[in-house]
Amino acid sequence: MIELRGLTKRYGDKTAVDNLTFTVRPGMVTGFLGPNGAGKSTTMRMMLGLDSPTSGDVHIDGKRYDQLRDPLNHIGALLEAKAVHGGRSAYNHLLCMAQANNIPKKRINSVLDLVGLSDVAKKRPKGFSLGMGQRLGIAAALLGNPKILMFDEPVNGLDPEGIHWIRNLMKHLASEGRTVFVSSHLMSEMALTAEHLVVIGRGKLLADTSMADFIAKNSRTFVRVRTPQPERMRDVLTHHGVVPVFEQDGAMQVEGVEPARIGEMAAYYQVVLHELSPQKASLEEAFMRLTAESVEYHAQHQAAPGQAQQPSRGQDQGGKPKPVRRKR
Ligand SMILES: Nc1ncnc2c1ncn2[C@@H]1O[C@H](COP(=O)(O)OP(=O)(O)OP(=O)(O)O)[C@@H](O)[C@H]1O
Repeated sequence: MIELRGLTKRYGDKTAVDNLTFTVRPGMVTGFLGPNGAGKSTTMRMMLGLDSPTSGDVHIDGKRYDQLRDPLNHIGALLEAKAVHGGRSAYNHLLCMAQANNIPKKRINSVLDLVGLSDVAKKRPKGFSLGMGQRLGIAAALLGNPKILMFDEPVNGLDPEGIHWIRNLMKHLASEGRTVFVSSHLMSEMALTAEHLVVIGRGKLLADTSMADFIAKNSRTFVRVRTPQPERMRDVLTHHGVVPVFEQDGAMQVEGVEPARIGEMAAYYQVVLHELSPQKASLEEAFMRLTAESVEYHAQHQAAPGQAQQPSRGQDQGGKPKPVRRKR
């Protein structure tokens, strides 16, 4: 278990991590999500005693990192795959770590096997691909057979096979009862892996929730309606107490009404429809809405994702729609 209490880190005027309090529990993958610069890496570095907090503290199974005896037996971390000595073979790299941490030598072959690097154990990591480097980093994290594992953006830059492998590994480690804490800036990635979610923005806690709850609260459904008579269709809908929201391409988003009902209304008032499709807002959009205020650098002139536009004033006069009389 990892417990953070009021964890804060300031660099001069900049507050990178702002009074974070949350607990990472065993037996599940906890996703640590935030836009670039949110403070994820700084938080993880403080968890590992690589940076000291300005205030607050973090405990690993009840102790500060510097109070742990043989810390690799308690917590293993993949921070940056590049932090490998290029001149030593993969095996020797792990051997050095094992010797420094009182880890039995036989564990080296087990972890090399587990990450699929046995065949290249005698090779130098200098020539490894990004995926192989990540695997070696994970082997190092697993070396002490720790109960707690931490991965900082582990799928960055990997091919689909490597991504799939890491996802399954994290779930497997959690199913063994370990605490698995993994950072990402991609909600879609977390939705596939994590059971619990901690979201931060500008160093502050924005959400600490189960993934199921987050999905239930944020999976907005709506119907996309496209018609060459948008003003008329809007009148029809507002007459029935439904206010559509216009998207940038002129299509409408309609919430709370079944597509079949919208189709019937359109038919009754003889409005031509070009599209009538049920939609689900993506979790990525929900995450971006949640963190929109705390993104450090925005692209200019970009509408926020999922943000639809209201029709401009004067575009439509409103009022009650008149059904079109059918000719007999
Ligand atoms: N050593 C440092 N000195 C000054 N500012 C720092 C330092 N380390 C981090 N920061 C700042 O603290 C903030 C948080 O950075 P951090 O790297 O923890 O974010 P992050 O969520 O991991 O982002 P990314 O996904 O881009 O790695 C950023 O604004 C960063 O510029």
